Amino acid sequence: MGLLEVKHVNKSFGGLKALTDVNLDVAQGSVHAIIGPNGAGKSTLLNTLIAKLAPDTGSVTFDGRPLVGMTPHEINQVGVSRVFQTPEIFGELTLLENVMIPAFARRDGAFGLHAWNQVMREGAIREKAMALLAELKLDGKSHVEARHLSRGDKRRLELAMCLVQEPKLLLLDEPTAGMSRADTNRTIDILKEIAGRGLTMVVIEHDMHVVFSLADRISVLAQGAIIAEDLPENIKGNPKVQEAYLGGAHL
Ligand SMILES: Nc1ncnc2c1ncn2[C@@H]1O[C@H](COP(=O)(O)OP(=O)(O)OP(=O)(O)O)[C@@H](O)[C@H]1O
Repeated sequence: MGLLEVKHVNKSFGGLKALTDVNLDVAQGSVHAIIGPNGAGKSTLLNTLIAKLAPDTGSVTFDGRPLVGMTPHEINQVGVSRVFQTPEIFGELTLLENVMIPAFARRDGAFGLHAWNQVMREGAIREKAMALLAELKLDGKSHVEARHLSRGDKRRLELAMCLVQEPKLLLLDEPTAGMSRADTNRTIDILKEIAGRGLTMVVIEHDMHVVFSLADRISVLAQGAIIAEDLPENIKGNPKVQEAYLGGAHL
């Protein structure tokens, strides 16, 4: 049984069928990429995984628990973290503070601003946050306000904010979107290292260099349906995928 299982999910917006009988089985410890052309339904599928959207029919199960009906906060508490396309960080706070907040929220179940002074006195959480910043090569900037970071650094900060919660599943929505090639390659290396330690990941990504560098398995969505699910080397040569995804061009 997969850590994350999507079974027969359907979702329509008015007359438009955005997802048709979607199935996904994400094995523990794997990196599973979801690819597909614009409008294929990738974001819709991701949103059903984090309960931002309720499927019309079908089920989403994580670690044996149904996710449909949970609040996004509850989903986070059971071990699912996600990195957004647009980094959601606190620009006026330092990097260290940004990483300490989710660590505190994870441990105590919630975070209120009244608890701020308490957060900063938490030695263990501070150490953990610093260790993660070091891992993401951001420790030299731990006392810089997050708004001053480059786009690539902001995305890595957000990754640190997810990882500090020690999730069982990390959802990455175009983790390298808008990055330079050098930044993209640094991010790939970091994600590879994290994946190498056994963290399960679901990655939605347009950049094929990123997909083929990271993924253990790939599911291809086209017009709301999964048209292929296979090892990366088999996806590359799949004529159905080439046809749907790139209009017949080679991946
Ligand atoms: N809230 C919504 N209301 C109506 N239609 C929607 C809504 N969200 C998505 N859609 C439609 O559902 C289809 C799938 O969209 P979705 O954003 O999931 O695709 P995508 O694969 O993520 O595309 P992209 O790669 O461009 O982000 C599209 O036709 C889109 O216009």
